[in-house]
Amino acid sequence: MTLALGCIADDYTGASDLANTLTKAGLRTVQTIGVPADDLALPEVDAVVVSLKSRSIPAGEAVARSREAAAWLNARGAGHLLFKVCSTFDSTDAGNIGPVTDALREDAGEAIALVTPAFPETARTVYLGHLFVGMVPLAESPLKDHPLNPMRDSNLVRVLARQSRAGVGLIDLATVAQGAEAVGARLDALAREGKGAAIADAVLDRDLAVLGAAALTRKVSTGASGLGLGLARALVAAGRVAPAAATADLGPAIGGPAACLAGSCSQATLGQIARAEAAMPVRRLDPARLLAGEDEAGAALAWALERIGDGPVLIASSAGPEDVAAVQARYGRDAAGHAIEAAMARIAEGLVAHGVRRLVVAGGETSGAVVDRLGLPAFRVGPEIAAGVPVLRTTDRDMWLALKSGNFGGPDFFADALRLMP
Ligand SMILES: Nc1ncnc2c1ncn2[C@@H]1O[C@H](COP(=O)(O)OP(=O)(O)OP(=O)(O)O)[C@@H](O)[C@H]1O
Ligand SMILES: O=C(O)[C@@H](O)C(=O)CO
Repeated sequence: MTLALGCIADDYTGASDLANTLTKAGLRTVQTIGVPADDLALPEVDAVVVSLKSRSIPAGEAVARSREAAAWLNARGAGHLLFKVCSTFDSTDAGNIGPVTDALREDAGEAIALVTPAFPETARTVYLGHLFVGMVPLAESPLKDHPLNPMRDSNLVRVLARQSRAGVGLIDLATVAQGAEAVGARLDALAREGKGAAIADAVLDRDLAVLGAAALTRKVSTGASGLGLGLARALVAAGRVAPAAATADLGPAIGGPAACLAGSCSQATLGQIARAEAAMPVRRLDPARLLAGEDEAGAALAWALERIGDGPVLIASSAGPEDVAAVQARYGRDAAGHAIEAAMARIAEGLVAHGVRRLVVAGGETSGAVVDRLGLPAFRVGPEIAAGVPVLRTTDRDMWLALKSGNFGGPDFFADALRLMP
């Protein structure tokens, strides 16, 4: 297999978002969980998205895992490496977007990497280096209250500079409007100034096509699905990939019981859980009881098992910013997050042991914990449920999954997802 594009995603929902975008753009794509074992049978594809759970781990570990993924992708001839980060640039001053970008760029022998989280389809745009989420700057969006990495600075040149070894420059929209050559020239100029990364503005899909073409002339870039779209279009335009049908036949219906798990505390997910109450039984996990050592996971699993014979159920730990802050103040941010993720993983394991083969998970870290516990090696990409969220089918067994990024999906996401998982 010779890959046109190798991708390393810093979380599992982000990986399925990117795999969805690449598939829609005509690249035959598979999403793997972690760096694949050498004996993992993969279909013939144009792109592999290696999913890591490296967004919120210490920078040194994120660098090491990303390098391992890069080595695997390079060994399969990847023409370009895309480091997929969140479209809301989720990270802290300790990393990991800067350290991983620096490491992949240096390993590839490149002086500078183009970086943009713009993804206009989901209303993430970058102008003069400032990231907008919908109509508001990042720091005024709900991301300011993210449980693990509150985003309180909208200026990504500053944000990335605080976590990078080399300096960070800007490729402004006026330059992007002049086309890929102008962007390339700006990258060269910034590299001569000693910058190691450049945040690129993008407001419309046509800007992404320009950035994709410019990025493809180098070996490494960093961005969200929007840059993935630009790279995919550039690969097709250059004749390096013959576009495939956007939807492949993923096999027969699976049926049986279905369940949804939500650990994301994003505003979108909170709304979707509220809407799901009308469509299915919903059980709220009590983080305080769980963190106090009570068997909340066991109780929630027993609750679910009593009901899944009658239709789908939803178990959610998700809570609003004030409740999250209270739990974190008492138990610590990471300890609370990990304990809740572990509870979700345990519930998922119990559900699957009792026959659930259709599973929807909301939240990147939560999805990572669940998928790891289930030991799923790779997914093929099915139809799109909502922008950035495809249906996935495991390659090694009959199971449907949807891994939803916290902020993605329409109000009825959970019901929408289950409808596409026959
Ligand atoms: N009630 C709660 N109180 C405190 N922390 C919580 C609570 N519920 C969930 N969490 C934790 O918050 C974190 C949510 O992160 P997760 O990545 O799953 O969602 P997200 O960030 O909204 O999604 P994405 O990364 O896809 O945007 C997890 O670590 C989860 O365990
Ligand atoms: O880019 C995004 O917003 C998503 O794919 C994601 O990574 C959320 O975790």
